[in-house]
Amino acid sequence: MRLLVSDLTHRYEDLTVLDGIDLTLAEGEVLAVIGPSGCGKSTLLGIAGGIVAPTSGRVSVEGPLPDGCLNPITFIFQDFALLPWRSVEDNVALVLEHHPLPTAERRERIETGLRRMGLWEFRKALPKQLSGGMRQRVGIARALAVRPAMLLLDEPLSALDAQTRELLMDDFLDLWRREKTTALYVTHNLDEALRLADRVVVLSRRPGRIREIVTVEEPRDRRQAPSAQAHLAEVRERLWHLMKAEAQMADREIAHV
Ligand SMILES: Nc1ncnc2c1ncn2[C@@H]1O[C@H](COP(=O)(O)OP(=O)(O)OP(=O)(O)O)[C@@H](O)[C@H]1O
Repeated sequence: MRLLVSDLTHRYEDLTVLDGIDLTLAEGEVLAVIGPSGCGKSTLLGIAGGIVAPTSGRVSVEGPLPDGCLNPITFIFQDFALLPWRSVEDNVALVLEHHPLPTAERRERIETGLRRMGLWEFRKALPKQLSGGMRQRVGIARALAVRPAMLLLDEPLSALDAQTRELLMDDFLDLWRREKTTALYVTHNLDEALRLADRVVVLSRRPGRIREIVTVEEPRDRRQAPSAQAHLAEVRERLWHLMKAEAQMADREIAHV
């Protein structure tokens, strides 16, 4: 599925948070969005997912849906958004509850998602019994159960420690190797953007405008190879330069109250 954003502006009362955003997300592309705190990244994601109505501009999606797609656009959140009183499998089942599916298919979707994320043997556990990494894997299994055409990820790894983040990045790589799901990935972390994204959008400080869109030329699967490091270091330097300038300016601004 493709996402087309044109001349998008968003205001919360008198606070303009996004201004003149034009963006195209190609089918199967992973686009990371970075920028200083408060520049409107989550708002952009909310607008793309249809949960925030933009003040002006156009957002549309195009293209075929995967077989068995129940919900074309699906979110994965930083805080996992699991129901604490439901078991792992019941948390995944939640997103299927309002769809009239045969029982066998419902079970198959839950099992496939849980096995994919290595959670099958933990299906009866409650979220509180799991590590942060495992909880986020439940969040991913739940997102996959609806066979989405597009994933909207809001800092999905930022609540996790560095080692767990590495493991989850491998899970995402595996996901995009197999499914090629289009994704918009908001992060503060340059390493995540460099590891996972095809292109990286750098937003300015608020109101968020597109400063630059940087392409990571190296294919995702080759980014750990020694031969990729020079290119990745160059892209990282470029992104850091852009981010630093915006973050410094944002830091010097008087807080909006
Ligand atoms: N529902 C809302 N009503 C009013 N103001 C809001 C609302 N949601 C967000 N804001 C404000 O809009 C601005 C942009 O918020 P948003 O969460 O989109 O930014 P962000 O770039 O994702 O921030 P962060 O990097 O800190 O997560 C912030 O100043 C925030 O306080």
